[in-house]
Amino acid sequence: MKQFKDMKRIVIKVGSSTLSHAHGGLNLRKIDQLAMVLSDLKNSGKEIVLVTSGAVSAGMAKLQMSKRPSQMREKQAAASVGQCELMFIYDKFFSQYGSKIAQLLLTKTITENSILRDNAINTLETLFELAVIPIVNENDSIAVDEITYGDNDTLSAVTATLIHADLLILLSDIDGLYNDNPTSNPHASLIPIVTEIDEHIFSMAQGVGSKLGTGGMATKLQAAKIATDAGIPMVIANGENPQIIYDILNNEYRGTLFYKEEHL
Ligand SMILES: Nc1ncnc2c1ncn2[C@@H]1O[C@H](COP(=O)(O)OP(=O)(O)O)[C@@H](O)[C@H]1O
Ligand SMILES: N[C@@H](CCC(=O)OP(=O)(O)O)C(=O)O
Repeated sequence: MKQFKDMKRIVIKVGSSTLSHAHGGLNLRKIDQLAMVLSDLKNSGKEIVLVTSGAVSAGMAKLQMSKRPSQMREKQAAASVGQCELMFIYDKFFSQYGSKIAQLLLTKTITENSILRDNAINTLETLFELAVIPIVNENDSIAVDEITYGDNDTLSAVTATLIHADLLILLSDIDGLYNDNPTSNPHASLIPIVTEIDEHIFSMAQGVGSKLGTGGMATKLQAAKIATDAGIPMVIANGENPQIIYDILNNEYRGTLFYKEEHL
């Protein structure tokens, strides 16, 4: 495996709980810091893709919905309002740091339909050539069960495999994978490295810890499986301070690294 600092193509996924305040509303300071770090890495010659969550929670905040909508059509309406808000804020902050961004809203059809997949790949590759930072989310407003991944952890791993990324980083509201859910078990301990994602590892993962997240640790392990099966190492770390991305690239971070020994 290459040193992280020498890796060029990096996919970074940020969860809703990291991008929003606990009671909803975008965490502008964190989005500003994220835009600064990603712009700086792009300026240093790296190819960055941001996979963002937060459309539903941003939409809920803007529409003053106090709890997550139970009906699919309300959730989809919230996502379409929130996606617009999210991109507006990203564009403001990324522009401030001299970066150009692009929006890609994907659905699961890219895994099944080779024409759509090739087009998604061509768009991403062309955006890299143009030094643009692609920002990816699921197309929540039209996605129904059959065509949805349902969580951005999986979407980020699929995106990483499409473009043969060197590294996938998931920034969450937790430091990494623990041997039990730390939200309910204060004695749970962090697992720094996982080289085999087996039943034992899957049994440690439970659901979401906040009212904003989707999938919890289970979907992050699915993402780790997809990425590492494709030879891409994946890191889960805490997105509280987006500057942690620098620490990850310097191999000086607290988190969980997933990789396959055969890809060393
Ligand atoms: N074994 C585990 N180790 C760490 N976190 C876990 C585990 N099992 C469940 N979780 C929960 O997963 C949450 C992170 O997932 P999620 O809420 O979907 O966040 P995000 O919005 O970042 O995707 C943690 O806050 C924690 O409550
Ligand atoms: N596509 C959805 C996010 C789905 C999702 O996986 O959320 P999260 O667990 O916060 O990464 C949205 O933008 O609200």
